[in-house]
Amino acid sequence: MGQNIQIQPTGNLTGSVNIPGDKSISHRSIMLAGLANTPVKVTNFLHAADCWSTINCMRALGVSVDQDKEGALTVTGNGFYGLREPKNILDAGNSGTTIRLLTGLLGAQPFFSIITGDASLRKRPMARVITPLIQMGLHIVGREQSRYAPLAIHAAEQIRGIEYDMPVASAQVKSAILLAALYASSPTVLHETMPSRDHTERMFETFGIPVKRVGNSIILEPVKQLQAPEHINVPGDISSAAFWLIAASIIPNSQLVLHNVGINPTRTGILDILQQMGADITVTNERWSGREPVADLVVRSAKLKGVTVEAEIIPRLIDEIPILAVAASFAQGQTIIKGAEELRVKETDRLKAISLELGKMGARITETADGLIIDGSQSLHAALCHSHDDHRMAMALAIAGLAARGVEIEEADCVKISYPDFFAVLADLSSGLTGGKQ
Ligand SMILES: O=C(O)C1=C[C@@H](OP(=O)(O)O)[C@@H](O)[C@H](O)C1
Ligand SMILES: C=C(OP(=O)(O)O)C(=O)O
Repeated sequence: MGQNIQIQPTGNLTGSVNIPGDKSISHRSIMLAGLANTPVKVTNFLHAADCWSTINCMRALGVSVDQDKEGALTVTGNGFYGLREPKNILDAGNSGTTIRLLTGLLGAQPFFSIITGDASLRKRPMARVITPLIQMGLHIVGREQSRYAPLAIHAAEQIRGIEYDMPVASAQVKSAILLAALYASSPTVLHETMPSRDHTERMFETFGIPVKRVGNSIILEPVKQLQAPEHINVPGDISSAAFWLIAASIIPNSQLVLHNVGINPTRTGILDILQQMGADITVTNERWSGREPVADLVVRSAKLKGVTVEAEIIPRLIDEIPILAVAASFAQGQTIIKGAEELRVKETDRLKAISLELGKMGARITETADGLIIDGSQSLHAALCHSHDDHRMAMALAIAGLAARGVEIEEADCVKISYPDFFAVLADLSSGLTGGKQ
């Protein structure tokens, strides 16, 4: 049984927050560094349960990962062909990114492996990765006609590059194919309908792997080795920053400085939508962390107004919709979110969970097949809500309660999946202290 958390309403939020490392980039840093033959130091790594699932899987494949007192990691692999057959079933825990990306990587190895995850992960669709990987010659089978994990993977005789039209905008599917494609005998060409986050492509370039991008297409030639960097510094996660962007926007007289936020354009849909809603956000001190752009964000409270969020922008803010629904509940007028059916296959059915749980606080939210219609400007009341064991739901509900009349959240410890310090930072900020120790 998880833990309940009580959130009290708060006055204004002021101070600054060091945003913890990006989850997507943290996963990829361990996977790529684990294929190198020189050690790679990874700083500002996200020490959260999902990223530790990736570390544990990579360790089981023979990669050594050491942590120093400051939390910096040193990853020492055995080279591009150096992964070893795991002696037991690999456990991806709650992490879709871990299981999907590793399925591509494992399928390209000359050994047998099985990968699975927790009850939520075992309900999430896996055919989307298995279908293109099988076309490449990989041998992967799963439960219920290869729709779900556990997945069993054995050595391929030959790995062919493919030309593939991506049916869903998914960085996880794209990345699984690209990881397998590194080991193929011919180039791979992927066509995306809408660009998904490109951290894999940028991380490949950091490891000396050329990636050609033409419009929404990606062309990758197979390689034989990597040229590993000595050091990767992971930028802060804009998906974690989003909770503070919205908290400070909707709680009057607030001002927060969010330090070290990744502003990769494939991730900044939330900034674009908040700006359309009338938010007061300034992007300052723009710089680079390796191949990823970062900045500090200054957010002040503002009167938000409802907007229509079209399908085209969804991949750029896919994980921010639960907290965006909170912003919309406090905004003037109606917000319509379209083309977000992917939310139904995340840690929980997020469209259903948002309308049900924010509804318990008095929000007027209608679930549609592919989105939400949110009538803003209601005064939300206190309620007992459930996280549905979904980290982003727990954090969104906490911000709703903070801005309204309080909330009690059941099974709130799932924030450990992506932001273990979330409640500590929230407590610091609401008592006037600066948050963000990681
Ligand atoms: O590649 C990644 O790191 C991720 C891609 C997205 O999932 P999909 O690829 O399923 O859209 C996102 O929701 C997830 O949190 C992380
Ligand atoms: C969907 C998420 O992650 P994953 O797919 O890696 O479980 C998320 O972090 O919101």
